[in-house]
Amino acid sequence: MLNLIKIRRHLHSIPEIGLQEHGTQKYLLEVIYKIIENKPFAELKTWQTGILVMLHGSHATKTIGWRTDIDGLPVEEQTGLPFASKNGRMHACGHDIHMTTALGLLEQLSETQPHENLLFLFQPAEENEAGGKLMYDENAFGDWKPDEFYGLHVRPELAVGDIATNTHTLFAGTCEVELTFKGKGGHAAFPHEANDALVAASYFVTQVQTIVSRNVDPLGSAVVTFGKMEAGTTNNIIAETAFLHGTIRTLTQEMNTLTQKRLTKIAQGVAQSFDMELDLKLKQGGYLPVENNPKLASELMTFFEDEAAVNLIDIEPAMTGEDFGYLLSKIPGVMFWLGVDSPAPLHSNKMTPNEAVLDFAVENIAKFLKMKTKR
Ligand SMILES: CC(=O)N[C@@H](CCC[C@H](N)C(=O)O)C(=O)O
Repeated sequence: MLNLIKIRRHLHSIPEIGLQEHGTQKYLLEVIYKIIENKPFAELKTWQTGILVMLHGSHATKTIGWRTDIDGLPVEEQTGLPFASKNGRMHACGHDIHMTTALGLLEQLSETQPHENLLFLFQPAEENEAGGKLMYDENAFGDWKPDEFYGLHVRPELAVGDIATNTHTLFAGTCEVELTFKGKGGHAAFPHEANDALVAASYFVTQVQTIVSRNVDPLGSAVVTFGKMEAGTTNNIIAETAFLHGTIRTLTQEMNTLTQKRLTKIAQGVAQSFDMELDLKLKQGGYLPVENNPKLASELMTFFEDEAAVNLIDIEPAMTGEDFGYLLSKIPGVMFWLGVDSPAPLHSNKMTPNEAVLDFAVENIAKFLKMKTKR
């Protein structure tokens, strides 16, 4: 039997950024090869830092997919745990728990040959480069493309034992925004001879707030957040450039498109009114809204509702993003939240999931996947 806690702690200590997960891939491969050795129905292939493991079914009529993401975040860990990461990266989004759960499921589900095909996807770059979209668009699945796809995400505020999802939209679609205003630097005492990019960026940040208050249907929802602004060098020099980095989040793609259009118009308008150059990049990539398939989600919810150990919650959508949204736009499936009872939230440098979730997740999700693959 795998020692799940030992595996999780090792994965936790070696986080890597999307598409650079070489050490993570090497370790995952070591564990996976041990699980599938002497199992002629198991086959493995890699795509960049991703891994696909197929358990070929004995009487396969379809392929069920289970997806985990494997990348970490550029966060300096502050948990003080003995196995904390020391490399300036952190599994602050719980992908160490996701990967360990997938390994536990692979171990259980490969004990005997399934009836249907069962594909395990260890996907890189969920946080930055939409690895799911890259893999799909580059045909990494080949003839292993699932007919149904399932996956989970940890949720700190929910307790171990909670599984939460719904039959419609679970996560928002996101769009990353990078924007630079370029004016003319100069002496603080001679503003009329310069063109202050910091002032233009400030007007932009204020005006862009009107998208949510004046363009978005009050019964719909959108978020426009700028988490980073960089301008100028010191108090008595007028800033030549101002850089802003932000994110748009919406529950429908139509709203995302509308928000992107309005943001572009406002940025162009501010640049024109201040006589500045504008460099605007909008990157949505694979971060489409995560739309659960109603029929499959209803089946999964009924299944977990009947499991005594599971507290099934029918939950509202959240404004978090996930590139699983792209895969679910191509293949019907379901994503759900898994409660991990962490005092600190997702992306925090103190995110500390309760490891008791590993046994709970493997035991209960294995039952679901066994039902789906008809043993
Ligand atoms: C679950 C989670 O936290 N996902 C990330 C996804 C990143 C999306 C993209 N890089 C962006 O910032 O728009 C999130 O931030 O929600």
